[in-house]
Amino acid sequence: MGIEFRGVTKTYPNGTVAVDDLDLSIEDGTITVLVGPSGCGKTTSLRMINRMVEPTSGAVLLDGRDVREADPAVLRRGIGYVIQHAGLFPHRTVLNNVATVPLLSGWGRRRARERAAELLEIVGLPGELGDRYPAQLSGGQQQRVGVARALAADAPVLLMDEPFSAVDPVVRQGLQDELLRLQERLGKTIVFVTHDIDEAVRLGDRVAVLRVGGSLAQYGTPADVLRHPVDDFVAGFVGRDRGYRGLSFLSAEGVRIEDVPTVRLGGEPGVAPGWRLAVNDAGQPRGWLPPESIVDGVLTEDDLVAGGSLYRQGTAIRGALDAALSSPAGLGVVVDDDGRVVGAVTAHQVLDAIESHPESVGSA
Ligand SMILES: Nc1ncnc2c1ncn2[C@@H]1O[C@H](COP(=O)(O)OP(=O)(O)OP(=O)(O)O)[C@@H](O)[C@H]1O
Repeated sequence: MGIEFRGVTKTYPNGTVAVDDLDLSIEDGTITVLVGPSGCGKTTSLRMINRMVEPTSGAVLLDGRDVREADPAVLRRGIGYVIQHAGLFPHRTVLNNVATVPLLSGWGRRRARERAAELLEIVGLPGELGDRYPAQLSGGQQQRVGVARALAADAPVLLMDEPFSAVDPVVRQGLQDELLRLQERLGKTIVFVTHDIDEAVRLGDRVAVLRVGGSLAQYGTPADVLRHPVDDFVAGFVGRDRGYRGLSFLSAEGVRIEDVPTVRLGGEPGVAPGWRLAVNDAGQPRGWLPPESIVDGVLTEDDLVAGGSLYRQGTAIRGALDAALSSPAGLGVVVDDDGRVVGAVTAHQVLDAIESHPESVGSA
């Protein structure tokens, strides 16, 4: 279900222009991220979709129809909404929190609870958490419940307002992965608000950068916005390391993968002048054996130096560069989908490949 902002302006009664003449076309089945500094009108824009805020002028169309034609309560029941801190009802169990919308939509109690249990599983929460109260869950678990609740109505549209900003970076990345995985399966129209450009480029099929005063600075794919910022504001907002971020969208196809000398854990490695990669019986990397190491007996993990990050073949070139730069041997380990060693790349090889596509990386 597509969403369209047509010349939408919102002026609050105190005179603040939160959104200024916004034209934006959000495609059906995609994740569109509204990103920008604090106060640029992201939340206001989002809330005009489900009529929690009414535009001063212009119109918001949902599936081609002006949202003002719909009864607000009915409209909101058909649009999932997730906010920061999950916004759960503290005195209802997790299961009942998720079952709320189906119950409101007239489902029977039993069916609503069954659906809720299924949704907890979909967002990766163990079923036994269903009987707990929100305060008895971690921040990340609460956010997952918030997502499950928003999915409960099976609405085609999901609005998410900074849903992951209250959790630490590691949990946040897990939640982002989970959302992308869910979206592959669900194909909803998701509008996602964040002030974090990394989150925006990670999640968005399209990214809309807003500036304070509520006007649209740029709208495009993440790669577009990183590689070709339209002006100094966008360039400043996406940051000085945007060239590096842009590598997330460049394929590593052109990078030559070299053979890497390996030794097997549990084997007798002998002595060699260069770094060797230790692998287990499945051929997966376990660490590096430094040059000239003398191993007493068979090779164990205690003899090894921990390796850098791994580069999975076929993914973006940024991972290949990370792997090469973080490797103690200066060799980025390339693995296949099963985590088995395919070979190695050096940072030089990766940079050579990048230089043959300078336009893809953008000017620094
Ligand atoms: N109810 C209101 N009355 C008056 N001004 C408001 C109201 N709600 C928001 N504003 C103002 O409108 C502007 C846009 O606010 P909005 O919350 O949409 O921005 P935002 O980009 O989501 O910000 P943040 O990232 O800080 O949440 C801000 O200047 C804000 O102070």
